Amino acid sequence: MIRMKDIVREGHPVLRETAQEIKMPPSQEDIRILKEMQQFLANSQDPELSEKYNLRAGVGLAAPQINISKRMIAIRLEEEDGKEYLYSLINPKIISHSVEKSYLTAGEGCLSVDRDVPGYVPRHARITLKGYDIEREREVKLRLKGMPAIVFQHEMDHLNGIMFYDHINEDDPFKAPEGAIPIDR
Ligand SMILES: CC(C)(C)[C@H](NC(=O)Nc1cc(F)cc(F)c1)C(=O)N(CC(=O)NO)CC1CCCC1
Ligand SMILES: [Zn+2]
Repeated sequence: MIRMKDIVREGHPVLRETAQEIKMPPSQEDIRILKEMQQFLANSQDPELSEKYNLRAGVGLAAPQINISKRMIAIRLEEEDGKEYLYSLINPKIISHSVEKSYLTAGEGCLSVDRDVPGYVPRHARITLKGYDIEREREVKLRLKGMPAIVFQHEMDHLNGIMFYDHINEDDPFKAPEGAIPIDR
């Protein structure tokens, strides 16, 4: 089972690497790892298990965060309207995105960052992404906006060695990008 101690923290070089594409079909080992990442998110959102193992409630995890420099991400997010986003993707790729930006008004954090970094993180407001989903055993094509779009972009950044605070405006962290859509979560 993945514990917090298995999650590498900022400063570890793997978080600044570009993760490797996985040759398809994925190996049983890669599938096992990605399932374990998804299970970590489930455990971290379970009141008992998160308490027992002291897990931060995670909604997304990228393989480099467990020191595996491969292009795999797990997402587990339930929206207020009850819509669930449960995806375990191999070689995810953003194939198009809006010009418009959006950002979380509360800012972002990261399972690999043990400190608060205040400021707005501008991201694409809408994205279309594709990837091989091991939950559905097929390639999926997702059109996302709002909080789900933010989570997927945060995880995709980890595959390219980008941390959320790389996007924060240094001169004025709380300067909203022109015409950007604020998202309150
Ligand atoms: C860093 C942490 C605070 C644990 C963050 N959790 C989170 O945002 N939980 C959450 C979000 C909701 F919208 C509603 C709710 F009930 C709980 C998270 O998992 N990540 C994932 C991560 O670090 N991946 O590498 C950071 C988020 C910041 C924006 C997107 C993902
Ligand atoms: Zn993160």
